[in-house]
Amino acid sequence: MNFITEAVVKAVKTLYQTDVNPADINLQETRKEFEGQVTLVTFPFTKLSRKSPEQTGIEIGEFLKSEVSEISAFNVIKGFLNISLADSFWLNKFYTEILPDDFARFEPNGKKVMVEYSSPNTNKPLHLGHVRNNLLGYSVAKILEAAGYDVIKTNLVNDRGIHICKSMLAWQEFGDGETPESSGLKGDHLVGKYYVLFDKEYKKQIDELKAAGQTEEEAKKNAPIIKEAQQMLQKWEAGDKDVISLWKTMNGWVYAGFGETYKRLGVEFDKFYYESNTYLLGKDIVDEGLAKEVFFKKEDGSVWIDLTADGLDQKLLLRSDGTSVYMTQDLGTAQLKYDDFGMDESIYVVGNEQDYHFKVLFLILEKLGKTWAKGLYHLSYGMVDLPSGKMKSREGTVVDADDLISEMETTAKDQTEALGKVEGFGEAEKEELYHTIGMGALKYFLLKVDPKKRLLFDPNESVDFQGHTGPFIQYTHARIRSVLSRAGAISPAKSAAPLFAEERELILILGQFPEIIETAARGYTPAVIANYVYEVAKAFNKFYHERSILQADDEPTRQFRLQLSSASANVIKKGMGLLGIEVPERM
Ligand SMILES: NC(=[NH2+])NCCC[C@H](N)C(=O)O
Repeated sequence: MNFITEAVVKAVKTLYQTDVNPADINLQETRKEFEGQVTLVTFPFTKLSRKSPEQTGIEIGEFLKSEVSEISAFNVIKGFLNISLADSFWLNKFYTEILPDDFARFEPNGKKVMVEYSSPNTNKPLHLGHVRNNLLGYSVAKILEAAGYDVIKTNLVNDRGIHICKSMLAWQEFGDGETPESSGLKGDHLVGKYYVLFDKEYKKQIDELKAAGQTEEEAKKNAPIIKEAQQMLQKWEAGDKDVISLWKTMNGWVYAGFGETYKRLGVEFDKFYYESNTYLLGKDIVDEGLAKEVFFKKEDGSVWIDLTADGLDQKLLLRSDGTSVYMTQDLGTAQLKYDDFGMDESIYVVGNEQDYHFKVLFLILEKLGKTWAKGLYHLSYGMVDLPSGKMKSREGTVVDADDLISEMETTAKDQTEALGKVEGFGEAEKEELYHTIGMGALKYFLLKVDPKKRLLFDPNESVDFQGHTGPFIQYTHARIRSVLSRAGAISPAKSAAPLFAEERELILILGQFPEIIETAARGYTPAVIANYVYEVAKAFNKFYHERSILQADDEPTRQFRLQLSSASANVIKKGMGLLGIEVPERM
């Protein structure tokens, strides 16, 4: 609302002979209970006018009304000057900004950003925590792309280490040659099954050793099966052919399984990093840190950094036996990513149990003098739970991602059928619709809140067609499309019809979309988009219930309402797309 700011500057200059800085002029959206669309807070000007806020508001309002043709009326309530903009303003905004195809389309801003998300370990299937992670990461990537960034979506797969050796060993011992084909299990589930079997056997051996008099700690170290797993890891590191071959086979099963889950979730990646390629990288950084005297060596040869002056502690970077730790690998990977892409910003979507890790990681890189370290950001998120009793996973503890997706499809199906929707759909089309609704419900529910919040996910509530949910918004979109499909061609002619309040409100909200994208991109916050799209859906429904579209009084009005409906559908579709949510054409 630049022109209003300018006019206020002029008003203050004329009325009070004072220059004000445009940045100090506070314009807000008018509160729902008052008439008007834009509100000026007049208190700061009472010092200049030496009049009451009421009087000051009236003086400025009168000046604005006579000066600016787009301002049609004003009122002053408790020192707030509420300004009504003329229909010509709203219509002009609608036809020149909102209706054209390039609305809310940003030019490339020349900035590169990497979003790392998912980053699973290859010893078990994805779970509910990964679901939140994937949805957040994918949505943030889409939002940044929409805001003009060049985005690289990456996945850092932890494909090596003791965890996968555990699955491999258990498979060798108990597997009897079982494969995904022979078992009918998805590859990641098959490998996960052996991870669980390993753990079971390990526990058994620990108990036996404890019964024979060893302490818990001793037993954990001495259990034969864990020793075997460690030997296997050493063989892997030495490049043992058989171990590497089994490792490749089993990781291959896992990737096929993950691939299916990613597809059902609707997420994808531009670049995969594998820890088997990056786990040795950090050692260069260790040398660099020692040379720069940012790190120090202890007597036993281990390498550390002292962060006590920063309120943190001492952090190990290289063990005395020369092996590296998680932090060291992440230092090396951060450097590799930067060398590969030279991005301006790099976002790590990782759960809040790693808050400390990332604080330390970023601080170390800064201390090493990496100029790009200031562009690093940890997008941290909290746990998600399901109401107790809902969907116990087969492994007993965490909710499996594949099961959750299936559960969502079933819930969507049950609720849709109960409402008697989906008439005239073929079987395949129905299945697709249930998937779209189920995933829309899940994604919307997880993305509409602050990621830091711990969340209780309720499948039934998430599908509620009347609630603040994905399906409510999807349904609104389908409703608009159905109106439009019955309307025939929409003319491009511009209407000059007087507007109703609901129409003005809808144009106002639609017009905020570009700003909303920018805000969401700046804060890496899908919730901003989610809540905005809900406002659009509500404003459209209000308009739809108050005004007839297809039966409008005259043709220009009918055309205008169709145009407004079409623009609303486009914004909903694009906004939901930024959350990774599809919107059906009909439902
Ligand atoms: N660059 C990173 N540290 N990314 C996160 C890796 C997460 C790790 N694979 C885990 O499951 O805990």
